[in-house]
Amino acid sequence: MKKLPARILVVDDDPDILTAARVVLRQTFASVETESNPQKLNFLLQQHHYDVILLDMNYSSGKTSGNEGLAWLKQILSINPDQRVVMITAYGDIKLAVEAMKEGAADFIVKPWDNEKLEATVTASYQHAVTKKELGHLKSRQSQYSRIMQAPESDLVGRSSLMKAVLNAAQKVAETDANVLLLGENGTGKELIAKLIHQQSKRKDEAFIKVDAGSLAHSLFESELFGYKKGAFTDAREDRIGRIELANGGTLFLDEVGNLPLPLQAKLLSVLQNREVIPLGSNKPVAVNVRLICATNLVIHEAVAAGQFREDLLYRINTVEITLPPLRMRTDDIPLLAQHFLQMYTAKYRKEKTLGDDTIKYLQDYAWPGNVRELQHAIERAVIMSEHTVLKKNDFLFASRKGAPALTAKQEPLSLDDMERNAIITAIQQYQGNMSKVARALGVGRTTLYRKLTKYGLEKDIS
Ligand SMILES: Nc1ncnc2c1ncn2[C@@H]1O[C@H](COP(=O)(O)OP(=O)(O)OP(=O)(O)O)[C@@H](O)[C@H]1O
Repeated sequence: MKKLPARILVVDDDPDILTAARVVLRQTFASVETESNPQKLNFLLQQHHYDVILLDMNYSSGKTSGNEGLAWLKQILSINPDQRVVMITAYGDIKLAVEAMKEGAADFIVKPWDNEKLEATVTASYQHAVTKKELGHLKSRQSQYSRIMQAPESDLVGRSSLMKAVLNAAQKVAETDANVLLLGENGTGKELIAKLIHQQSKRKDEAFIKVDAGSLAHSLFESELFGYKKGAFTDAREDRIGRIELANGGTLFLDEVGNLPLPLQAKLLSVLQNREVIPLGSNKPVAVNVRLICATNLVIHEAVAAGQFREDLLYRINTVEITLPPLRMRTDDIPLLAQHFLQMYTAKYRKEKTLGDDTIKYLQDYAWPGNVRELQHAIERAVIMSEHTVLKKNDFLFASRKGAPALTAKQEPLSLDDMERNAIITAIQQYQGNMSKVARALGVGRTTLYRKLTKYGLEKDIS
């Protein structure tokens, strides 16, 4: 078995304990050092970084008050407040162990120990230290990102009255801790608004953690969200912290919440009600304090009426609802957005390009079923592919797609085949031609989907 890359220090004045600990821990950890004299702790901590320190509570023989152990613990934590320290305590000293935990010890182990328990306790402490370090990196990346987001309002473009109303609502709700539900079609900017709310909230220096309920396999969802304990299932080789816990103190952004299967909706509801998570394979609840922002492209109230989404969960997550309008309803934002993306991609690809007035007008006339994301991709593609300096109508993919007119739903009266064809067209537009997503949404395999595309003469429309 590969050893964990951890450096462990064991401090105890009993040489037999040191030998026993060394033998057991060396099977799991790359480096195990022992020290019988706690007076040397100061020196050792200045020289090295230890992932976990095992510290005996009693030193001068005969004394069992544990005070020496507590004093050494305080000293260690004054040198490094993040140091993981596991106390070694004698049988019957549980009260003392609890006192040590209150002082900041990570855990304790009772002498005489069970070898497996010793290994598991130190491993858990080590994993916790690693996760905390990762979270630290994440937070620092996050705050760098926040700084970029704070920079000139460059990232979020929109001056239409509809977008102003959205920004106004986002700003107001950001100051509170209310749960927010963002509604709107794909690509309308829900994630961008979620980040903006986090960015402007008092949690801005904490983590913003995204979970995509739409793309995560259902079997993985629970372990990702709630975390797990080593051994909770076959692949759980070590403890892992879940995303809800990772977002502790910050914001959890749950995208495509409408796609959560009902059993997971019940679990999420219980997390929100109790403000705690129970990792898989554990029975110890962990208290969490997260601000929840959810998003969905479903008409969620219809999903509730159809019994696909729990009403009680909806009332927990939608303290404030903000609806992002589709791009076709705010065409006055299109020139700004188009220029914004043009600037972004001409800089990225080092090309000189401009947009003619008639081209902008042309972009405003298109319905943009994929909303801002589709506009962004269209501009990127035009910047890369166009041979002209001034981008023209025919530099835009949708304009040259022979399929555009064909991808129109038939109007009533409808035959069963018409309805099936319309359902396929709606899904293709909703998922912007991503055939895997289209097939999943329609509940058919890709082969069946392609057969139906041929049947309805739609295959030529898919690029
Ligand atoms: N107002 C805006 N200004 C600038 N860029 C925007 C704006 N709205 C959306 N975008 C860009 O469009 C793309 C899609 O936005 P975003 O991911 O926030 O949409 P979404 O509604 O969350 O989409 P989905 O429902 O598919 O997850 C992103 O690249 C985003 O940066």
